[in-house]
Parts: sequence; structure tokens; C-alpha cells
Amino acid sequence: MTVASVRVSADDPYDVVIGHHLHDRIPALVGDGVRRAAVLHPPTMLDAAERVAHALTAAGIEPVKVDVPDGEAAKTAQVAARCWSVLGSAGFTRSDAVVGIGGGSTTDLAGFVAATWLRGVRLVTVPTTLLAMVDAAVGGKTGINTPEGKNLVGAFYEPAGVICDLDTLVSLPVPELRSGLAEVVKCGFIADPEILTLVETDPAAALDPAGPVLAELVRRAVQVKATVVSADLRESTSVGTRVGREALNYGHTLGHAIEQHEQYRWRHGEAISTGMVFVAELAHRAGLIDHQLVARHRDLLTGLGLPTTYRADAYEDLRALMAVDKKSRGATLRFVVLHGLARPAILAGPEPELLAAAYAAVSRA
Ligand SMILES: NC(=O)c1ccc[n+]([C@@H]2O[C@H](COP(=O)([O-])OP(=O)(O)OC[C@H]3O[C@@H](n4cnc5c(N)ncnc54)[C@H](O)[C@@H]3O)[C@@H](O)[C@H]2O)c1
Ligand SMILES: O=C(O)C(=O)C[C@@H](O)[C@H](O)[C@H](O)COP(=O)(O)O
Ligand SMILES: [Zn+2]
Repeated sequence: MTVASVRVSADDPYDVVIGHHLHDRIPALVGDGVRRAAVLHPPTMLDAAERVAHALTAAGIEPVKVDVPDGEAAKTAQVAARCWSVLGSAGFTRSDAVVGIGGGSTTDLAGFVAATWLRGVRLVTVPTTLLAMVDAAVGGKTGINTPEGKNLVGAFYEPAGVICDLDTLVSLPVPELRSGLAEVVKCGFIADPEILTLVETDPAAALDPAGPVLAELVRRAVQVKATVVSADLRESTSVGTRVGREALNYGHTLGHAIEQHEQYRWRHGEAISTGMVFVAELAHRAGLIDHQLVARHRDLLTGLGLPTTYRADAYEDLRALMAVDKKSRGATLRFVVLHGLARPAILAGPEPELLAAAYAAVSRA
């Protein structure tokens, strides 16, 4: 049953289908002319991958299951190379396809493998975490990490379609739901304040994987992402303070630095949560937003059980890690900030004192 279908209209339009019992639709999306499909999945999604493999077989498509490491450990050059070897040994051609079923780590890797094998084979993403449904599996950013930083190697490569089966969220641990909600809340601050109202009105309902509130939050967040990506797929339209796709990076400059500093022990959404409060503090100190909007960030995110502080002694390390952020231009750090609710903009090269003061406001001993 489809709850909503959201179109992404960038280079090659495709739909993000949100609903229940949707996995039967995967073979049709993989495509008629396709002979074989590699099904990349983490160990936690083995059963789901087997069901998908069964459905593909029934549709006359030969499945090749590829078990990839769980979590961030999947996003390495070594794992990508292992996937290329599997495709190479199986003789995958351009009439074959890649399906990524799992969280954002799996769909980022699967997308990168699909983008790079033979310079591009068909890709279908099947996100099974909240975070991947509302963000990672949608919009064509694919990639892996390097020792120097997060997502430093990758490609913009669009899927042929995205299947968000809400039923899979029922087995998702609560901390993973919270992490996904951080990206949902991000969409609220940058574009759709109704998201914030829904979460503030009933945070427990937002965390109920089987309830209607979460389904509505998924639809709204996917719509925000689709609108932004449709206007600026390759993140190339920011000029001066005006921001394009980079708006989706709200909270990510510090967030990615924290993830790397923690050697990926923090979940992505947890790091982004602290990162959002940090840029709200930065925008406030730059005279762009009032303190009530900063407090709204803190209250909403703590209300969801997400972190909003980080170690005071890590500041110098984090500054160095932020320098490799993709938004940097030369030595100039660029941050996505708000000029008001749902008014994202770029703040380039803030004074070191301003940065340090904003960090002090989110730091703890
Ligand atoms: N490409 C993009 O635009 C984009 C956007 C946002 C985030 N990301 C990336 O996504 C990654 C984070 O994704 P994530 O939060 O989904 O983490 P994840 O992929 O590591 O998944 C989190 C955990 O949930 C488990 N899991 C997945 N589905 C499950 C289910 N239905 N039931 C039980 N357990 C399940 C996984 O095995 C894993 O242990 C990060 O690498 C981040 O950089 C990419
Ligand atoms: O889709 C985008 O664009 C985003 O920035 C979404 C982010 O939530 C996501 O974490 C993305 O992977 C970050 O991209 P990066 O370019 O900063 O690596
Ligand atoms: Zn993110």
C-alpha cells in the first residue's frame, strides 16, 4: 500500500515510494531487460535481502547477494573493491543492476559501486532505516570515506527508484530512529517548519515506527529533499550567501568532524544534532537569528533524546577536521546557517572568535 510517492526531478526523474508491503515492487523497478542484480546488504538485513532475492528470481532476474560490513565500516575503498570483484567475477555487464538494501551506509556504498562499475549501472535503493529513507537513499549523493575524512570520495549518481517500506522501521532500534529524526528536524529548520510543530506536539508519536505521525514526517522530509535536489542535483548553485543543495548540509560541518573524531562511534544523526545547535549559536552570534530560535533547536533535539554538546578539549582537532569539509573553498570555511526559520544561507569565513564562542556554547568538560 502506497502512503505517498514523491518525485525527484533532476537529470532522470524517479519516484520515492513510501508505504507498506512494498518490497514486491523491487523487481519491476530493477527493470525488464535486467539479467542480474547484485543485492548489497548488511548482516542485519540478511532476511530482507533473501526475500528480495526470492522476488527477483521469481521475476526472472538472477540475484547475487553481497554481504557488506555493518554501519560505517561498509564505506571504505576496500569494501568497494570487494564489491567490484564480486561484480567482475560474476561478469556483470551494463544490462545488470545493483540494489542497496539497508541503512545509509549500505545505500551510500551501493550507489558508489553502481556509479563506478562500468561507469554506471542501474541502481535501486531500498532504505531500511529512517535516516536512509528521508535522506541517504534519496538524491544521488553516493560515496565512501577515506582516513582523511567523511564522504571524501564519491559521485552524484541517481537511483532509478527508491522504495521506503515503513514496515522495516519496526525492527529499528530506538537510537537509530532518533538519529534519523535529526535529519527530519534538519528539514524542518531549513524548509518545512510544520515538521518542527509535529515533533514538538508529540515527540513520542514521532518515535513510533508504526504510527501515522512518523509516516507524515517521512513524507515531508522526503519532499524537502526532493525539492532541493531537483533544483540543484550537483550542489553547484550556491552564490555568495545564497544556498542551493548545500542547505541539506545544515549542521554537517561540525557534525562530520565529530563523527570522524569519534571514529564513527557516534551515529550520523547524533553528530548532526550537535552540529545544528552549533550553527544556530554561530548564526545568533553573527546577528542572523534570535536566541529563541537557538533555544528551539536545543529543546527540540534534547526532547528527542539527541546530544547537543561535545567535548571542550576537542575544539582544535575539530577545526582541523572541518577544514576538509566539501563546502570549504581554500582556507575559507563555509557554514550553512539560518537567516531566520526556513531561510538557509551560507556564512563564509566567520571570525575565529565567533567560531570559538559558538563552540564554547555547545561544549562540555
Ligand atoms: N547520501 C546521502 O545523501 C546521505 C544522507 C544522510 C546520511 N548519509 C550517510 O548515511 C549513513 C548513516 O546511515 P544510517 O543512519 O542509516 O546508518 P547505518 O547504515 O549504519 O544503519 C544503522 C544501523 O541500523 C541497522 N539497520 C538497518 N536497517 C535496520 C532495520 N530495519 N532494523 C534493524 N536494524 C537495521 C544497520 O545494520 C546498522 O547497524 C552515514 O554514513 C551518512 O554519512 C548519506
Ligand atoms: O544530500 C545532501 O546534499 C546532503 O548534504 C545530505 C546530508 O544529510 C548527508 O549527510 C550527505 O551525505 C552529506 O554530504 P557531504 O557532501 O557533506 O558529504
Ligand atoms: Zn546527513
